Amino acid sequence: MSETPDVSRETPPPHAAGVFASRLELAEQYAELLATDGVVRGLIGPREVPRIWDRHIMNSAVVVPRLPQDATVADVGTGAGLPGLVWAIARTDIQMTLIEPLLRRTSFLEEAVEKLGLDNVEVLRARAEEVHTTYDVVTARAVAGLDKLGRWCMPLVRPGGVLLAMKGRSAADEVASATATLHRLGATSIVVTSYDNGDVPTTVVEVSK
Ligand SMILES: C[S@@+](CC[C@H](N)C(=O)[O-])C[C@H]1O[C@@H](n2cnc3c(N)ncnc32)[C@H](O)[C@@H]1O
Repeated sequence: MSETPDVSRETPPPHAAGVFASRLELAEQYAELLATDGVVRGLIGPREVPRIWDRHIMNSAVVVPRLPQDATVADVGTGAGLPGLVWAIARTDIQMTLIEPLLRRTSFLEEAVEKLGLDNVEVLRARAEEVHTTYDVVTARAVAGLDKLGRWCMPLVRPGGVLLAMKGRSAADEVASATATLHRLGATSIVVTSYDNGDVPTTVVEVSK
């Protein structure tokens, strides 16, 4: 018997075609990798399998239209590739660096990049604090509170660039307690945007530098 429960897989929601266009099939392959290898290797809980599209892929994808053309992007604490792999599948013009310290996760990511044939993705096994490159856009989803995240991520944002922190309902409280730290780290503006994308509302904290 397979270790992966063969529970009902979601099919992509209708608006996924608008996000992924001709690369929808690649996004489906990634969803399948998450539901199989990702579960077997403990990167994603089995209970997440029926909601990979809504809760993870489309939740990550809300930011795709906001990414500047040809941007260099770093996803700090990417885990199984969220949101970084979703963005790199949807946008071939961006150059994505997936930053993740755990070997088990970087091995999954390297294999996923190869299986999906993505040539715009680099996997970097490191903690954010050890990275000394700067990027146009830095993102992180479900990694740390905004205060700590700011200390890890703002040094990686180039002047004129932006940190896009993907948050849940706690965003406003986190902004209130991290504002002073973010300004000390070079923030010039902090904008909070909420997206009501069905099941899982997403709030993005956009910190410009
Ligand atoms: C809860 S997971 C979130 C994974 C993914 N972003 C998501 O939304 O599913 C947090 C990830 O942050 C990584 N992480 C923790 N501390 C980190 C650090 N200092 N620098 C980079 N990544 C870190 C962990 O290894 C883990 O993969």
